[in-house]
Amino acid sequence: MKKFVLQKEEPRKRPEDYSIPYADLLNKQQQDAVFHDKGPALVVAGAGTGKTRTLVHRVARLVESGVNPNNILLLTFTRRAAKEMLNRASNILDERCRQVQGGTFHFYCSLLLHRYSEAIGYPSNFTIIDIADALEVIQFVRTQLNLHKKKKRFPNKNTLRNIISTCHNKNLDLRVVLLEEYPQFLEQEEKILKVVEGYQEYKERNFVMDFDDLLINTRELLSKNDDIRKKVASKNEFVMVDEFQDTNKLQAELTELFSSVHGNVMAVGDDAQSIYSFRGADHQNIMDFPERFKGTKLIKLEENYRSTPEILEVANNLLKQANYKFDKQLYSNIENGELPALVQSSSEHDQSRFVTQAVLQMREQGMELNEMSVLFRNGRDSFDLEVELNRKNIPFVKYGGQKFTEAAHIKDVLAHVRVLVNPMDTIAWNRVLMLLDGIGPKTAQDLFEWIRLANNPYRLDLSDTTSQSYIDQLKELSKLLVDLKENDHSVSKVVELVVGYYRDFCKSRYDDYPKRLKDLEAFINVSESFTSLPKMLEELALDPITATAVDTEQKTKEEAPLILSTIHSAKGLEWRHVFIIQCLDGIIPSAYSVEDEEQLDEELRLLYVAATRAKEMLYFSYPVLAQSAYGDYFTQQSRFLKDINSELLEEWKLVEEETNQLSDGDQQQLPE
Ligand SMILES: Nc1ncnc2c1ncn2[C@@H]1O[C@H](COP(=O)(O)OP(=O)(O)OP(=O)(O)O)[C@@H](O)[C@H]1O
Repeated sequence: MKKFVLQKEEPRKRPEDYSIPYADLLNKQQQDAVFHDKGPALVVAGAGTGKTRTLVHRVARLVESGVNPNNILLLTFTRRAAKEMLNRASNILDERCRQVQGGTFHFYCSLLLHRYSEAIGYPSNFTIIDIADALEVIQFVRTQLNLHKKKKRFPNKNTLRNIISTCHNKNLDLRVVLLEEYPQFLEQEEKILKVVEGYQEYKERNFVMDFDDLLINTRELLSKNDDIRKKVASKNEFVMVDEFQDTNKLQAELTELFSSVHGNVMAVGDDAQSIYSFRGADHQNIMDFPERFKGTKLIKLEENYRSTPEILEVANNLLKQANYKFDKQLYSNIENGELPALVQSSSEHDQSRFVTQAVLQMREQGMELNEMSVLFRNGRDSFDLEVELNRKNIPFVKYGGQKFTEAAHIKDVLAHVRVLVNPMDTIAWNRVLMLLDGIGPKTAQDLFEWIRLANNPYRLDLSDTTSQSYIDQLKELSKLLVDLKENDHSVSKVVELVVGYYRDFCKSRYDDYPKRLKDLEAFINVSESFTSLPKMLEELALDPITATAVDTEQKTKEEAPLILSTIHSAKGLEWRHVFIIQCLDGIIPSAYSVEDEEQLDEELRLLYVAATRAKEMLYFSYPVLAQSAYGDYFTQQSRFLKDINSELLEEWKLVEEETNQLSDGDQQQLPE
């Protein structure tokens, strides 16, 4: 026999071994991260220093070096972020990058749970409930336990949900959470515990999980089933987690479980941009990373490639005010620009006129609308501006605020789909049944008891608890559900048939039904993109569509719209010009945070995140007069702006056009 000696293939290690010119595209530290090989690594980086760019190139580099894209897991804060990163990676390398597993922790956990649910006693068709549903269940449990009419102060359903969620996300006992955050309810600990247990039982009995359960049950699944953990973690040859500063303790534990076979985990984050502590996020997670993952390589990115030095100076100056100090001083080699503007207007409406006119001016000078954004602390802070933009026919989209799928009429339609997928979903059945005249909570409950035991839960017309007053309506409902269950309709056909059935309910329940019916038509269109009902429910629960994204769909085809966004939803994004409106004390920082140093710091970081979105020009604006039900009152500029070194900002004064003759050259004029 003849021997042929196969040469060992040298792994490609250096940038020049690859097809993508990494050395030209990335600085030294970014390359260190991209070419980091095995073992844990932590990339700590400031705003605009290229974290996203680094992750995108790392995905491409791993795929290029022969790693099976299916064996790479990229966890991001939103699904949109994962999709965008994988798109970019496939643009710089090739289509293989699209096969990388990418999404949020919740999304990935939901995927694993659907696959292995039986190991934790759930069927694979469990449904995911959103916050509104969770509140309904908590209220139900509270009522069942007769705790709803207590004379003594007892937490309301929102507080109860927050308490439960804090216990889970921060991994704390009920007593500790009560002691630290709700001492006024300590006396009621036993009763609160009963609600917690009742809520848990309810979810298990009805095969539903809330968002926290997705993470908790995955931890249970993987920590109690070693075979499954090994299987999952063996597949995850490389794990990357973006925005690590906004993960909670549970997510840090999950990261460890997901990467427990190969140990190749890279976390990327910026402690100065941690803005989600209200969801249990813990910026300490970054500091603890090297502790959790022994042998961590630390990589720091400090050069900012986004903003002019003037914008960065202001951002650095903001951070200096933090009680908890960050050792960050970002620098940039970008050409100098204008000083960020501090724009004072006489009223909120004048502020809206200013933003609208400044946007129009920039558009006339050739800037696309979607290269500009308006950011604000709360969804409602842009209401006045939205009216003004509509008046001037400026198309816009709004990120953050109420979600389309949270609107009552969309939830009604989705409830019908949910009972088709999971006939044990009581919350959805309640919604479906209580639409019918004459059916209240008690009858709905009785009917559900019948459904639970019935051979065919959709033949409600056969139930023995029916009364003449609603039997005809039950027959109608049965006819619809049996048809949907027995026929193999496409997803959009199912939605269309449910909407057809629901139309009359919508008309009789809501005065503004024309707008709602239009939404429902839009929803039928949206549903066309889904291949199965369970998939649609899962995707909509984990990645809700924003209301205005649907409203403005038509307009966006004509011209890419201006972006309006809450600061929380602006994370990771950038624009040439950024307007931050309503920079007022009581708004940012919010009135609720001023008593608490830690919360105040988080508000400051929020303003920092907003400011560091700007590439060329940044405007902070605030009105001096605000309106309330009791009349106009004088406002206070945000304390964070007052403390910025005044030389770093240029004050802008708005004057009306008529006063033209009196104005000096530096004043900005507002035409009517
Ligand atoms: N080495 C580089 N050379 C040129 N441009 C770069 C480089 N690194 C990053 N950039 C550019 O700088 C900008 C900011 O990068 P990126 O969005 O990746 O930063 P980030 O750290 O994720 O920001 P943030 O956390 O503030 O959202 C982008 O426009 C990016 O293309």
